[in-house]
Order: sequence, then structure tokens, then C-alpha cells
Amino acid sequence: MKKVINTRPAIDEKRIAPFREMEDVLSLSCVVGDAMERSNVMRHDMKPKAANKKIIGPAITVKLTAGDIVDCLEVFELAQPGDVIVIDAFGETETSIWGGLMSGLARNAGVVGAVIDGSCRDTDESTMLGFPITAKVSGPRAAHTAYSGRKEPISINVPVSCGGIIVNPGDLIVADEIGVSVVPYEELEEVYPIAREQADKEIATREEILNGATVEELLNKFGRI
Ligand SMILES: O=C([O-])CC(=O)C(=O)O
Ligand SMILES: [Mg+2]
Repeated sequence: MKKVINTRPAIDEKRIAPFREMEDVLSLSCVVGDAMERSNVMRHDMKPKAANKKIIGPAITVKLTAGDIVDCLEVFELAQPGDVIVIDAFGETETSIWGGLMSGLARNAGVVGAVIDGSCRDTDESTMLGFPITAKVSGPRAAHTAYSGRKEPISINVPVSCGGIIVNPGDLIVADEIGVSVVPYEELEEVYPIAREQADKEIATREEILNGATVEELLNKFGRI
């Protein structure tokens, strides 16, 4: 059975850290999407299914095979602390490829969340562990791995399609209760100052609105809402 396991190109944590420090920013996936002129925003149906907290970190990618999707048990040996596991399960909704025990293994590897274009289950377990999952759907039916023991076909650290967006290994994932934005690794340094500036403007605008500012006043001062 097909098995491709690539090594991810080295990640410069200095490019990732400023985004991690934005964890408290409200509407973060929107701010980051805006900073890329609305590109690289996943489909609306990619939503938190467990432990509703933000997921910020570089992607380790998993590509599964439509018609023969499996549990990606090998990814836990490859994931680095701080990683986000991004799984392309071809949007399959009737068979879950992630469960609560896998959340425990991911957490032990230091993984900060999973983003799945497909289905997950055992979401109560993942919430109990504080391990956030964003996925298309959730449902109880398992993949065949639990019965067959087969963990292939699988490709790890290849470009994948997730929520309608191409994700390369090392791209930055920003997921919150609203959705998921993806910053290509080579654009991190360009996108960060734009996102930070918009976040700061929004904080100031929010304050002005609480103090009763009008749309005209806000446009004059900030140039946008
Ligand atoms: O079969 C699965 O999807 C895996 C599972 O339940 C778990 O990790 O707890
Ligand atoms: Mg389970």
C-alpha cells in the first residue's frame, strides 16, 4: 500500500512566534484572512468540534485516500511540539479518522490541535483533554484501522487540500471559533505586520465604538471598519 513519509523543511520559530502571541486577539482568523486580502481562508464548514480554543502553529500534513481512509497513527512519531496536524480526508463525512485516544497521543507529542477536512469522533474525550479539533463534521463511525490494523495508504508532509485551501507542510494554521486561515510559510514575515496593525486598529476602533463614535468618525480616523 502506498506510504509516503517526507521530512518537513526546517521551520524558523522566529517567524511563527509573533502569531502565537496573538492568541488573545479577537476574531483572529478574520484578521489574518484580511491581512492576506481574503485569500487562504478555509470553507465555512471547518468549525471547532472539541475544546473550543484557538489553534496556532505550523502544519504537519496528512493526505489520506478517498475510498480507503485510515487513522493516521504514524503522524505522532513525526510531529514536533507546537505543530498542528492538518488532515486531508477528502471531506469524507461518514467515517471518522480521528478519535479521543488519538487526541491524547497528539497532546503527548506536544501537538496543539488538529484540523480535519473530514470527520472526527470522541469529541467529549478531546474536550476533556483540552485538545482542540476543527473539522468538517463529527460522527461515531470509525475507519477500518481499528478492525484491520492497516494504517495505509497515507502520505505525510506532502501538499494537501483542506477546507478548499492548499496547505503545505510548515504553513501557519490559525483556527478559532469562526474558522481557519492559513498563512503560507514564505509569506509569514509579510503578513504578520499587516495582521498586527489591523488587530491594533480594531482594538482602538472597538474602544471608540464603546464610547459612541459614528461611522463617519471611525472612517475618518481608521480608514475602515
Ligand atoms: O477509530 C478512531 O477513529 C480512533 C479512535 O476512536 C480514538 O482515537 O479514540
Ligand atoms: Mg475512540
